[in-house]
Amino acid sequence: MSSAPPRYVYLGPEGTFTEAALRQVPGADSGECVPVGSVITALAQVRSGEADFAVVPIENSVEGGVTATLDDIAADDDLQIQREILVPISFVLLGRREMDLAEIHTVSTHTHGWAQVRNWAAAHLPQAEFVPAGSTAGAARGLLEDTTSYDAAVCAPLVAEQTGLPVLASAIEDTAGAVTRFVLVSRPGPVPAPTGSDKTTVVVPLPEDHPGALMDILDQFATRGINLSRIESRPTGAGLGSYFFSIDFEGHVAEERVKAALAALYRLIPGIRFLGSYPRADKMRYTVPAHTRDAAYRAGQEWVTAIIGR
Ligand SMILES: O=C(O)C(=O)Cc1ccccc1
Repeated sequence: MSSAPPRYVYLGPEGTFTEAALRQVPGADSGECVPVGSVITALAQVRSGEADFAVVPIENSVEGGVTATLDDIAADDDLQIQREILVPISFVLLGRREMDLAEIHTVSTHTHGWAQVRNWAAAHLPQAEFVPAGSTAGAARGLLEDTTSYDAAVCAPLVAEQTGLPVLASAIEDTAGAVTRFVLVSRPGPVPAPTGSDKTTVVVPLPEDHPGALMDILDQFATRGINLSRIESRPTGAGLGSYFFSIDFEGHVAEERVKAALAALYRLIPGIRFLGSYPRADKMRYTVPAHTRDAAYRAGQEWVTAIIGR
């Protein structure tokens, strides 16, 4: 019996940074890879079962969290992060034709792209207005259409080769070495096995009637030797003062200190959501204090069990 290949959706069109992330996912080349117009569409197709996986940007080393992704994946329990992918980001300026920078009055790109070149643009294109686009590659491909009104686009160097559009400036990013972090998202299922270099993502609603709630949340991680790698507060949309925290930390849900921290957080804030444990893309090993390693937890449990069994 043959089953259909898995379907991957990603922010297209061809040449986006999200596509570069998808190309790094093992097995994606034998799946069906379908470009869609937005992060929201990609995640909706996974929720509805139209797609098996979505690749979406979640965090940039310069610009911070991708709020469309953070808010959408936090909205319900229907999605799970399976893996993270890191993509180095460098930008070029493509023109509709060869032209001087002084001739450019309008530039289009994704808002995250613009946020990473705005100082360069202020210095080299002070006269130019920003026209937001759904993606970097989409903005560039728009230059091939007669009906497009803007003059230039900011995108990945690869798009110049794909489209033949002229490169007017290269390496225009304000911060060299920027990296965007993407996640591969599926419907909830088995958690990938621990590798010893893992991350976990949770969403914790901020209780409104709990003074010191953030301190109590952080305490659950600190006392168990768990290092956070990202924490962001986002409005729930329910009204001013209603927030949730989106948190990434080092460790896997199968590890004792992580189980203990999550169980304690659940007791404090039952609305907590688990969004996944998955291998770190950089495979970096982290140091766990000796007293919070699995062996220490087991020794502690055995000691208490022995007392009860006397
Ligand atoms: O528009 C793209 O190419 C994307 O994949 C989104 C994005 C934009 C800018 C930096 C990283 C990701």
